[in-house]
Amino acid sequence: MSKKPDLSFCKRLPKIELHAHLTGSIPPSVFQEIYDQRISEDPALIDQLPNPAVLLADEKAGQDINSFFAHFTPLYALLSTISSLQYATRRVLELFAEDGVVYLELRTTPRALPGTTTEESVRAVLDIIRDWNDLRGEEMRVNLLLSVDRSRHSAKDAEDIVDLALHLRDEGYAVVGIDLSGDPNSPTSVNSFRPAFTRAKSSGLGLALHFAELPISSTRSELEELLSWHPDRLGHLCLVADDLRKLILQREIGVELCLTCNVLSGMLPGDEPGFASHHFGWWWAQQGRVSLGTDDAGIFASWNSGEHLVAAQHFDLTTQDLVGLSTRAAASILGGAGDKARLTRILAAYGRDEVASA
Ligand SMILES: CNc1ncnc2c1ncn2[C@@H]1O[C@H](COP(=O)(O)O)[C@@H](O)[C@H]1O
Repeated sequence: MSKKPDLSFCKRLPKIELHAHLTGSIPPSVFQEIYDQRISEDPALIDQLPNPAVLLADEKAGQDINSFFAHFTPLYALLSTISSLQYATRRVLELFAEDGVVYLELRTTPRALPGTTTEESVRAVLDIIRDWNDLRGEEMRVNLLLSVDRSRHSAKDAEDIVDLALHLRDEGYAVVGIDLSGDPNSPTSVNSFRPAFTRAKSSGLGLALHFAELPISSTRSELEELLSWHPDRLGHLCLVADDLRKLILQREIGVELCLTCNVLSGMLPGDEPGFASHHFGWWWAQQGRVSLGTDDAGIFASWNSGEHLVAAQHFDLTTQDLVGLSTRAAASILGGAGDKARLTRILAAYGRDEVASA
């Protein structure tokens, strides 16, 4: 059982992905399919849509944190119809399932497409998720978080997003939480979002917040403000002082770590930042509620199994450790009791089978 994990083990391992942004999870090949389809339906679009063969020709396109946020603008142009958005969503779900993810919390920023309302486009994504859960929910169960973009949304927009999330959840859609993301270089203080996020929390939605991504968004006052919202989970945590780390551990807040994203985008501090010095090592050693997320698998070309392999290689984890990592991740899902019971069942069965075959 306690062997060195290889990629095949990491793919087989029942994995829990809690930090995946929809648009950034779409690989270049899927953008190309969407582009080709749209051009074949309407050749005039050739003058309007960016061609992924050019836009994404450099495999590092968008990876640097300085160009990262602007990279989404042309991608949104390719996803400007309900059918392209739905096709991309379905393909992303298929790719996570092929990678051995058994529980996925996807997140996306509500936005109106030309000729549709914001609500219609969010429903379009949720319809794909509902169909998926109906047909393939035993293989991989999917829930959605709606994202508030700190650089583009106002306090009123955030309230509207919370209203939308509550309204869709109450209709039976798989909406489980609200995410705070977007470009942290924005001059907006996060404090203005407090009423929306605390209302979401008191209405039963989970909160997952991007936390201490860059020096500008790692001030003591911002981090204390975010912690005062009682988040369920925090993402990235690249620059967190020791006392706040301890508080996060004490409060058993889930920690979503995205190794490849942090390394390739240049988000980590230090002279020679790399996988081996990633703060995953600290959270793992402290028995924190850690999960490994991809952030944007389409941009960083690393899926959830790859993140597990990288963690195993750089932090000397065994196969048994990785089963333990899935168990720790399961503790901080925002899904309901049924989702938790299913994961407990899957991980127990997997642990037994691995012992039997060792
Ligand atoms: C370092 N990683 C990150 N930090 C902060 N925000 C991120 C992010 N990666 C993605 N996003 C957020 O997700 C949006 C695209 O997906 P959706 O249109 O929502 O599906 C980006 O515009 C950004 O706001």
